[in-house]
Order: sequence, then C-alpha cells, then structure tokens
Amino acid sequence: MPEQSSLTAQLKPHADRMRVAHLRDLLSADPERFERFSRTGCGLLLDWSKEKLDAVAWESLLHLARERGVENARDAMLRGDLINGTEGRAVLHTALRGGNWAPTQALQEIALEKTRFLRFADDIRAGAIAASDGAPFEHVVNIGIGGSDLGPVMAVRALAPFCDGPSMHFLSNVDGAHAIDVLDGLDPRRTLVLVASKTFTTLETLTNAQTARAWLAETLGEGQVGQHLAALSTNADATAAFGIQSDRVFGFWDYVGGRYSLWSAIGLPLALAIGAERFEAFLAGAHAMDAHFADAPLADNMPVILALIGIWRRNALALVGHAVIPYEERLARFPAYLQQMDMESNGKSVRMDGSPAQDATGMMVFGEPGTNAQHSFFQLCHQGHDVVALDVLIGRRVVGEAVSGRAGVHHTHLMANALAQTRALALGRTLEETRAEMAHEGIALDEIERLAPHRTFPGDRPSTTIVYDQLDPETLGKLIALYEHKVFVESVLWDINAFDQWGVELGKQLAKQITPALADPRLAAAFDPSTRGLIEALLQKEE
Ligand SMILES: O=P(O)(O)OC[C@H]1O[C@H](O)[C@H](O)[C@@H](O)[C@@H]1O
Repeated sequence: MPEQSSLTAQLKPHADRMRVAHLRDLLSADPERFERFSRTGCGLLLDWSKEKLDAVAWESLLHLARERGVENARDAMLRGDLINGTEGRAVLHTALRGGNWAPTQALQEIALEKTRFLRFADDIRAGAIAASDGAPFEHVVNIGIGGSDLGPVMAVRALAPFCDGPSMHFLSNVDGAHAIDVLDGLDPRRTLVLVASKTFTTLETLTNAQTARAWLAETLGEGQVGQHLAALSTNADATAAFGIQSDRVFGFWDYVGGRYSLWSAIGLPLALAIGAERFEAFLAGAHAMDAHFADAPLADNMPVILALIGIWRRNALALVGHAVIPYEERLARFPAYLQQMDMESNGKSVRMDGSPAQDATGMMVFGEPGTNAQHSFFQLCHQGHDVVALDVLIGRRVVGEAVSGRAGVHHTHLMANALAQTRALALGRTLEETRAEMAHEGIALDEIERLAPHRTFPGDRPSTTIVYDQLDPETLGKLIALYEHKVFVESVLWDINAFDQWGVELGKQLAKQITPALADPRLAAAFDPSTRGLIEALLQKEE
C-alpha cells in the first residue's frame, strides 16, 4: 500500500490559503465565527474562533482525524489494548477514574487500592493514624519527581481553598538545598514523609528519601521512623527493601504512566490535603471528560478539537511555541504540569514502527499565570519575530474571592485582561491606526514617524480560550483530562507513542558514569574535552 502523504502535505493547500488571510479579516468577515468555532460540553467552553483557520481548513482537519483512525485508537486505549508498543503495556489512567471500558480485573484492583489510600488519607486527617507520639500529623512531605511530583504540586496549589488537612510540602530536586529548604523548620515529630516513585529507582527520590529518613531518625530514633513513612509505588520489593511496612505502601500498575498517575496513589498528597470526598469529585470530573471523549462526535469532541488545533498550529502554520496562560493564580503550576504531559509524551521523532515521523511533532510548552505573564514574556508574543500560540484558561468566578468586601473587583480586571490580550494578539494595530492614535494623543509629526513602527502590532497571532465555571476539584479533573486526551489524539495523528519516554534515559546513564569522576578526576580522561574541562572547573578549589 502506498504510504499516506504527511499531514503537512495534506494541509498545505489550506495553509497556503490561510497564510494570506489575516485573523483581523477572518473575524470581521464572519459574524458567526464564534458560534462556528466554539463548543460547550462537560461544563467547559472551548473557543477557537481566534485560531488562524477557516471552515474549509477545519473540515479537512476533521477528515484527517476520521481517516487516521482517532476513534479506533481512542477505543483501543480505553479498553486496555497494549497501545504502548515499545514497553508492551496498556494505558489505563482513565480506569483510575471509573468507567466501564476497561478490563474488569483492572477496575477491581484499582477500586481496592483506592479504598486503601483514601482511607489512609482520611485517617491521617482525622488523627486516627497518628505520629509516633500519638498526636496528629501536621505536615506531610511528598518526595518524588516528574510525574510523582508535578501533579500533586499543581493540584494542591490549584485547590488551595479546599485544602483543610495537614500542610503539604514537596521535595523533588536532588539539589541538597531543596531538602534543606523543605525540611528545615519542620518538626519531625509532626511530619509524615511520603516517598512517591513509580519505579522506586529514581536517583533524586531515593537520595532525598534517605536524607529525610535520617532526618526523622535523628529526632525520633530508628524504631519510630516507620510510623512517619509511607510509599507510593508500583515496586513493592523496592519499598520493602527501603524498610517501609507493606500496610503503608500504596500501589499502582504499569498501565499507569508516571505523567498520568495523579489519579492513582500518587494523588495521595492531594487526598490528604482535600479529603477523600473531594478527591472523588476530582476523579469524577476527569471521568466526565473521559465519557465525553468516548462518546461525543469528533466535531464536538473537545479533546479532539484541541488536538486538531495543535496539529494545525504545528503542521500547517509550522509554529513551535505553545504558551499556556491560566488567568487563575492557583493554576500557577499547571503549565509546568502540562509541560511534562505534553513534551514527554509527544517529544518523539519516530513512528510506532521505528521509521522517522513524517511531520514535525510536539511543541515547546511553557507558561505562567496571567496577568503576570503579560508583564514578562508577552512582549515577544505581541511583537517578536516568531509566532507563539496561546491557550488561555479562565473561570467565570474565583473560589472564595471577597477580600475586604471587594468581591468581583479583581475578577473583572482579570477577565478584561484575558480578553484584551487575545484580542490584541489577533487584531494587532496597523501602522496607520498607530499613527492616527498618536496624532489623537497630540504627538508631534516627527515623533509619530520615528515611533510609530515600534508601536505597531502585527497581530494575526492565534489563541484558544477555555472557560470554566470555577476552579473546584471537579473542574480541575476535567481540565487535566481534556489535555491528556488532546496529547493522545495528537500522538495518534503523528503515529508516535505518547506513552514511553526513552529520551530521558541517556542522561541518566551518563550521570552514573560521571559520578565517579567527580570523586576521582583522573577518570575524567575518558570523556570529551568539554565535559573534562567542566569537571575540572567544578572541582577547582576556591581561589
Ligand atoms: O516515579 P518515578 O519512577 O520516580 O519517575 C519519575 C519520573 O522520572 C522519569 O525519568 C521519567 O522521565 C518521568 O516520566 C517520571 O515521572
């Protein structure tokens, strides 16, 4: 069978047509554009009317999704086929939040383990499981990195108004300064340490776990340490070898990828912070999005729509930058969480069969909350050489906003700014408009001529806006699941495996080789001159 042409080639006629169309004109030519390019579902509104495409281009994207088997791939994932081919694994994070698509055995083991870790969470919160002196725990330190850190960090921050349990702390970096900064000032007698690692082999986590264990033992004595430790892992042998009692080990399975594991026992920090009931609401939110993803026709299917926008940006417009801007301070760590979810999933260049990918894949995801981002990197978004595509997230309400009776004041500014930015990015301001505005301000003609080019905005810069009601556990679950499935659908269209991460291995291997050379610099002779030079520089005694 002849090979299918690339997405880029198939989209080219539409890309060529759109290249000469300015977003300003697309918006002014079609009063129905918002209705045409927005959908509501699952309590969310998705508006892509400021993406640089037209109805014909959109139809061709939907056609690609149908033709390239997105629906079959989705069903295969949900029912637990071994779609992670390079690791021979199923991909069943959706089963962690319910649903009857998955194999019964998986659903049963998930239910049992969920009962265990949620009971543990509520017992800690209630003081029924107490510290070694019998008093309740006041602090929890979660030690983990990557998927065993980013999700809990993000979610605990996002749901701050719902956090009424022990205070949560997160230790991830192998940099000893992180351990010092997190542990200093905490009382070991009041602190529970969770060691979170899917593999339980991760250097950073094991190093920090040993440090925290020693820190506990110093005050409590060896005999009491066990009561202050618990582990979240798929590797029961390694947690036992580390000395954590089996009733304090909460497991999950190889069909849950690290960056998709917040819904499993890896979510224990969140459950400790918000309690089992709200954690269930968080799972239910994600499940609602799973059900939408499973059932909604492609043209109304929000994760599919978001993925097609991603394909359009990357393969038709050849964009590389993808900024995620939550106009919600509590989603401050959401961009970092998405960074791992998206870039570790789709940062691949070979197809499932090992042949080179036909299309450019993956985008550089970054972001900060608005309005802060407006005062840092938005300059480049508005006038920089390269176009960055934006996802803007905003709620209709802020949970608990009422500082000194000024409810609504802040939020009105927040909403106005979100709308102003995407409008400015799309429409821009022409040289003529700039000149006219400056003249209106009474600026002298020669000044206008000198400054107008600097004050002109090209516009034509795409964005998608996601509106939700308020950031509660259910909504957070929906937003995360929306992006999870978006990333998956893109991977299907690119024919890459979103669920492995071989690209992180080489650096780990080399770190193991370099570690001895930092103790004995003679071993550095084996390395390239640059690495050798840097080893010498790092080991130099202070002048
Ligand atoms: O949970 P762990 O096994 O400790 O893994 C932690 C992280 O490290 C790895 O290098 C992977 O890149 C991540 O996908 C993973 O989430």
